[in-house]
Amino acid sequence: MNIVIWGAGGIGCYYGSRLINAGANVTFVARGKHLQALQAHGLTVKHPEFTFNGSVNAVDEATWLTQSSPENTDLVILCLKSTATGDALLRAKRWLQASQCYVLSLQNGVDNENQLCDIIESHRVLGGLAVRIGAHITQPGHIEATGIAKIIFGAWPNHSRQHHKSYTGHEFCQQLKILFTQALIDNHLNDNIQKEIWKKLLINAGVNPISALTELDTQTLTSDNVFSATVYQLMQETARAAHADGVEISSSDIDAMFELICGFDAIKTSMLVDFENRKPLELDAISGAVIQRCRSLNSPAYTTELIDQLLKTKINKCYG
Ligand SMILES: NC(=O)C1=CN([C@@H]2O[C@H](COP(=O)(O)OP(=O)(O)OC[C@H]3O[C@@H](n4cnc5c(N)ncnc54)[C@H](OP(=O)(O)O)[C@@H]3O)[C@@H](O)[C@H]2O)C=CC1
Ligand SMILES: CC(C)(CO)C(=O)C(=O)O
Repeated sequence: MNIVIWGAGGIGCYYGSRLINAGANVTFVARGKHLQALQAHGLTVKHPEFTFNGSVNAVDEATWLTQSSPENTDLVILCLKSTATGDALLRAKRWLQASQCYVLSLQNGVDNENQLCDIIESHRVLGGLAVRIGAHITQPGHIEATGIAKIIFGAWPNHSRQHHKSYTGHEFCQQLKILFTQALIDNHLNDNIQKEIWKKLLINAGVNPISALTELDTQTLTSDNVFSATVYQLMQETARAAHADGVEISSSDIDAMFELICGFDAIKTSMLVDFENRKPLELDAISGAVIQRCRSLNSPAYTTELIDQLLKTKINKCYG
């Protein structure tokens, strides 16, 4: 299978290297010093149960979009930060429309797949999640990853044919499941991926902004009475927001996700890592998605709005 990893950072390089080991032909789209290192010295990935060290095919985005043939690509895996999705899709629109490839997002946030559906046929859009993984670039060309590193994925609901499954997407997902399994990627093909993505947002909206604000890891947050009650409230607001997308999250779903995050190891969230690295935070994709939808339902998400505002104030103070 010919696969493009679009945004070869922590997530993209970890899963991309696993796919190379299973025989896939992988192209990494990267930039800056990391791209230079990939081209000059190859990719090194370290995970407690997996190591990769070898040369890889790495290009910049302009080279990918101008010099590769859209017809020869089977799958693009979108691993950019959600903050980058909108502009990136505009740059790649012509290439994506000339291709018949499937596009799988492994990003956090609930709007990436909808943005993809604005550009390509929805049956080519696959929803996905990188779960129980922490993966980061430690130096150009080097990735460190931890966790079970599971992928949950599935065909995106095809709203234009509401009562039919998008069969081509489903068939491709079956092939992908075989490849993920060969690549020793723990995976789950899910029939209701939109709900799974919302359930992950419960966790991300529950802990990411408050961890970036307090600079505390997930375990410290959830073992503090006040912070954990706030996390639970943020999750309840996220479940309310899901209703605006026609996704129903029950109180037992909320409790299950809350228990899950309470049982996590002490994880430094990706938003805290981005804050420390002075990178753009996925705040609009995470808290913003909740705030907007709750406002549209005339039921404001006051706690999410407060944490979002406090964090934006902190960023302005720290970085101007
Ligand atoms: N990291 C993790 O452990 C987890 C991450 N996720 C989610 O997965 C997604 C990816 O996260 P992560 O891997 O951490 O992100 P990274 O920032 O590590 O990776 C994205 C990479 O894409 C590069 N990039 C951005 N724009 C372009 C471009 N135009 N052309 C080429 N390369 C580009 C970035 O370069 P540059 O650095 O120069 O911007 C960066 O190297 C996010 O939505 C995140 O929330 C989910 C679960 C866990
Ligand atoms: C690891 C986890 C679940 C913590 O919120 C995450 O997705 C992130 O850091 O973005």
